[in-house]
Amino acid sequence: MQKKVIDEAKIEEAVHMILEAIGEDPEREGLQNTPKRVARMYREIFAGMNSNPREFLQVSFTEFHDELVLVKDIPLYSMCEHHLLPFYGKAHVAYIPRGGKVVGISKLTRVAEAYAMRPQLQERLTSQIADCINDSLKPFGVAVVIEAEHMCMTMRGVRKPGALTVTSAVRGIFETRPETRAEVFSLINQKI
Ligand SMILES: Nc1nc2c(ncn2[C@@H]2O[C@H](COP(=O)(O)OP(=O)(O)OP(=O)(O)O)[C@@H](O)[C@H]2O)c(=O)[nH]1
Ligand SMILES: [Zn+2]
Repeated sequence: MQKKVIDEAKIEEAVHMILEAIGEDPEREGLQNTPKRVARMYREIFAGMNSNPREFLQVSFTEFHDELVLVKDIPLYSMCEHHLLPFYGKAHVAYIPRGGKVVGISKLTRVAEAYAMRPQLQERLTSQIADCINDSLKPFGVAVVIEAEHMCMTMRGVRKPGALTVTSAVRGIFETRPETRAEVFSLINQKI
């Protein structure tokens, strides 16, 4: 995969212009380093631009567990691509391994994070995680649920703090067998 270079100098220039455009003085003491800081911050929060999440799933081990694996309540931060404001919440990632192809559970959270650290839509983020696991591991099924609050609906626009958007993407047996889907959704909702 070709690396996409994050051009910090360009971000600095753009932030300087935004500060001017809102009527601020970018040279005043408190703002002098702001363009640099924002550029560094964007490099950090958009680190997913430079990752290939499929690579995290290359390392699998053979463990004959062909039943549900669910990692739930994974904290997730992303940036809404419409407003470049954060949306954040929890992801729940489940799969049923096939043929003993099992991955380290941390890899599932790495996949979710890599897709989250890009300008995103919650629906696309949810499907990308599901498709990545489905294509790489060819499991019996994958289910991904994300619940998130969007700052663009909280601090501006409709101003509805607390509104949670829930998205799901199911593949394989979770799509074809309602009982299996119901089981995973109930485990996700269950407070342990
Ligand atoms: N489906 C979806 N919509 C999103 C997501 N993040 C933000 N949005 C919505 O994207 C829409 C953009 O709508 P526009 O009318 O172009 O922008 P806007 O005038 O700023 O919209 P308002 O937020 O309603 O003020 C808004 O309804 C947002 O709530 C997301 O992850 N998925
Ligand atoms: Zn938004």
